[in-house]
Amino acid sequence: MSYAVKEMFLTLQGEGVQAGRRAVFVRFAGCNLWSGREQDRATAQCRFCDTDFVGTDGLGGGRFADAAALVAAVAAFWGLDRERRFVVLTGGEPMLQVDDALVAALHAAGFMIAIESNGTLAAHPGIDWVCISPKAGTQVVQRRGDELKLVWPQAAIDPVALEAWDFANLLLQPLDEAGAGSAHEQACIDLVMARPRWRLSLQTHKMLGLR
Ligand SMILES: C[S@@+](CC[C@H](N)C(=O)[O-])C[C@H]1O[C@@H](n2cnc3c(N)ncnc32)[C@H](O)[C@@H]1O
Ligand SMILES: Nc1nc2[nH]cc(C(=O)O)c2c(=O)[nH]1
Ligand code: SF4
Ligand SMILES: [Mg+2]
Repeated sequence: MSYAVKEMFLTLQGEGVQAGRRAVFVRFAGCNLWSGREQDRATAQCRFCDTDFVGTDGLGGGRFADAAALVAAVAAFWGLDRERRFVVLTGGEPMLQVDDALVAALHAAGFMIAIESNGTLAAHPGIDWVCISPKAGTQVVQRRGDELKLVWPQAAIDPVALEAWDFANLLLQPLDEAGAGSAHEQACIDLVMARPRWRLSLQTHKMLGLR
């Protein structure tokens, strides 16, 4: 299968439990919860997305003919060192494209594979670090993993109900929204103080000016 990739880059994982870790990001094109067009945002299933995932025209993006070609590009971003190789598959919705061939080829190249997914599609069982970020009003089928990262606040999501899902780590990430000031950070802090199984995830790459 070929893969449509919006962009690829070497950076630090900015969010969640793995924040601060050197990582190659592969941002797959396309999402099942929004077309990515601004004129569709108000009627989309996911309306707060902070990311451009349309097309394959970003830096490091393109159409990769097969898993070998994509993994060669990932490895080139990482460099020759084979220690602690870490790739984050994101998007868009990566589970629209991630398949057996890609997981096998990344593992063969020595990468630990993390995914950032909305959970409406089952995560590939070979992925080493599964981060799911549920969206209000969607049917989340992937209810187990390493990290549940809830963007907060979101109307019509009950965080207490999510505590019953099978995740090793529960995180609240402030909704990045123009004009919110510090209200969303404060809402996350309030919830962590009330429900100590949760902890705060900040988008540190945005603070640091990293991609
Ligand atoms: C752009 S999404 C791509 C992966 C996947 N489609 C998903 O939603 O998990 C990557 C992460 O950014 C989060 N995110 C998107 N928009 C955000 C925003 N405005 N504020 C905070 N987090 C946001 C998502 O919830 C997800 O955890
Ligand atoms: N540095 C950095 N960390 C991230 N963690 C999750 C991201 C994403 O967009 O999936 C992201 C991103 O876009 N950049
Ligand atoms: S599911 Fe993820 S990529 Fe898709 S629109 Fe929502 S935040 Fe953006
Ligand atoms: Mg992002």
